[in-house]
Amino acid sequence: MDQPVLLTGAGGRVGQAILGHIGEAYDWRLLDREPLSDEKIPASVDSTDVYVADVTDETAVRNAMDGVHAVIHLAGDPRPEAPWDSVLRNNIDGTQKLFEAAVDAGVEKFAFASSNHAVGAYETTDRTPEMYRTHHEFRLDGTELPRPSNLYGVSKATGETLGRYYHDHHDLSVVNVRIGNLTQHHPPKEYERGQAMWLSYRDCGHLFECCIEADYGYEIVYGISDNDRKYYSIERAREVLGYDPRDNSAEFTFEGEPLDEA
Ligand SMILES: NC(=O)C1=CN([C@@H]2O[C@H](COP(=O)(O)OP(=O)(O)OC[C@H]3O[C@@H](n4cnc5c(N)ncnc54)[C@H](O)[C@@H]3O)[C@@H](O)[C@H]2O)C=CC1
Ligand SMILES: O=C1O[C@H](COP(=O)(O)O)[C@@H](O)[C@H](O)[C@H]1O
Repeated sequence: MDQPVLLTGAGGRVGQAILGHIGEAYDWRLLDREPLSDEKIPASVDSTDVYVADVTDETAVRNAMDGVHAVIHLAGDPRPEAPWDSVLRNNIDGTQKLFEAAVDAGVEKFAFASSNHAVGAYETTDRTPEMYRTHHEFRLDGTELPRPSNLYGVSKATGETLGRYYHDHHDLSVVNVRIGNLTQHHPPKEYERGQAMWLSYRDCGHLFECCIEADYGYEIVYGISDNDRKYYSIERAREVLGYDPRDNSAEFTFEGEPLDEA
């Protein structure tokens, strides 16, 4: 146990994947606007470290941030079809409030849940569906400019840019994880794109643990498992964070059955 790690959006899918794997390894502060049921809270977390609060509530965010060493910021509207008023409030304004409170509290590291949808428009009709297949060589590696799929993707690209600002002007270490498609137990079923960017629960927990432990300045990495099908490079995550994923969507049938049991 070390100084606390603040996890926003703790009750959601990504938050629960993280807590399911490293829930007992850190001194957590958990924040979500929805109350967390007991089974969502690791046994080692005291109820005083659970904050039911909205990330746009500056006072609540500052309270939760006090004494924190690292932040994993997941809270927001995750819907690719989310309307502008929601992503503006929850994803952009909420993220700016988190960054501002983090630098004021002297936080050292900040991991931001970005998305494949920040770059979804690279999936042009002339590249798809071939780019989702095993032997296709097209790769995005995090050095490319954002090309959002939708307004939700615009909000994620904006979060990455907020991180750039807070890193350059306040020396906060920032890693943006462009998460692919997180599903539990098996890759997305009968969905080539989803299988190319699958992130398993255990790889998700391991990746965000790397974000807490590694040393970095400002980074953009892709958050996917080591899938044979892939159009995102995970080399930067390996190199800078020490990410060493264990899962691969090729170990399942297209229908989502494990190959060793099929
Ligand atoms: N699940 C996935 O495959 C992917 C997720 N992401 C990103 O990861 C993050 C988490 O996504 P999921 O866990 O899938 O979503 P989710 O909807 O399961 O969880 C989000 C959590 O954040 C909370 N929340 C939402 N708005 C809030 C606000 N204004 N203040 C406080 N809490 C708030 C919700 O109550 C919920 O518990 C999101 O930022 C999403 O954009 C990015 C790419 C892929
Ligand atoms: O950013 C996100 O991406 C995943 C995958 O996108 P999809 O368009 O293939 O479904 C999505 O499931 C998740 O809700 C979203 O937050």
